[in-house]
Amino acid sequence: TRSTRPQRLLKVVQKHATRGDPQSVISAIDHFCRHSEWAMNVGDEKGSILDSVVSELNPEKVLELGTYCGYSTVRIARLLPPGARLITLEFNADYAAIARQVIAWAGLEDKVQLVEGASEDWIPRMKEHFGIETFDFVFLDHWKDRYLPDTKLMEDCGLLRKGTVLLADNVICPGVPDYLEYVRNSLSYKSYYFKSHLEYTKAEDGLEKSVFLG
Ligand SMILES: O=C(NCCCCc1cc2cnccc2s1)c1cc(-c2ccc(F)cc2)cc(O)c1O
Ligand SMILES: [Mg+2]
Repeated sequence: TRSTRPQRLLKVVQKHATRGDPQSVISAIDHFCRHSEWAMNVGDEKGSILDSVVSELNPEKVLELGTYCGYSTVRIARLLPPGARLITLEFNADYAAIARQVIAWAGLEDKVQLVEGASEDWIPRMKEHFGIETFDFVFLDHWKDRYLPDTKLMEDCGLLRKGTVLLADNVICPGVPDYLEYVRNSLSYKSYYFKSHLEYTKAEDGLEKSVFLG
């Protein structure tokens, strides 16, 4: 039967990227998705904004909601200091299997823990299962109708501390209106919108950076 898009993306990485070279993995995926087959990676334009937020923060404990093929996982993990850890949640087992191989090809498996399952099931178990106190940085890129409930869940589980940065993808396209309204009006967040474009297209999209004030 026909291969899946993530399988074709992995083949492109294994053919065109150099083992242990995260930048070549990122470039191979971006080239393929821009010139051959669109895929829902954060992409190069929003990815550069993601890079600048991560580089400025230098986080030790990172949570990513929504791994897909591991593109943003590689973008984030390549910038983390030694000893820093990234936990990434993926709901779809087929996507997770591809992402593990992409992350390994980039040589970043020691910094990344990929967990399969739903965010609402795993967020309440972060402390006891992973020995996590609080996260320094959270990248939201999963089901758009889970951004708000999962943010409230992270607050309730004590996973956010004064200064924790949430960065949300797709706040315009597909859009997360309830989440935006919350972080922009809550006295517990200072929020900022980075205007950009939907990956590999001319459509507007953007990232919302929200600092938890405690
Ligand atoms: O749906 C998107 N991402 C979510 C899929 C991940 C599902 C998961 C649920 C879940 C639950 N718990 C734990 C882990 C996870 S992972 C998405 C979609 C578009 C898009 C698609 C068509 C279009 F025309 C315009 C934009 C662009 C994007 O950048 C996206 O990120
Ligand atoms: Mg996205």
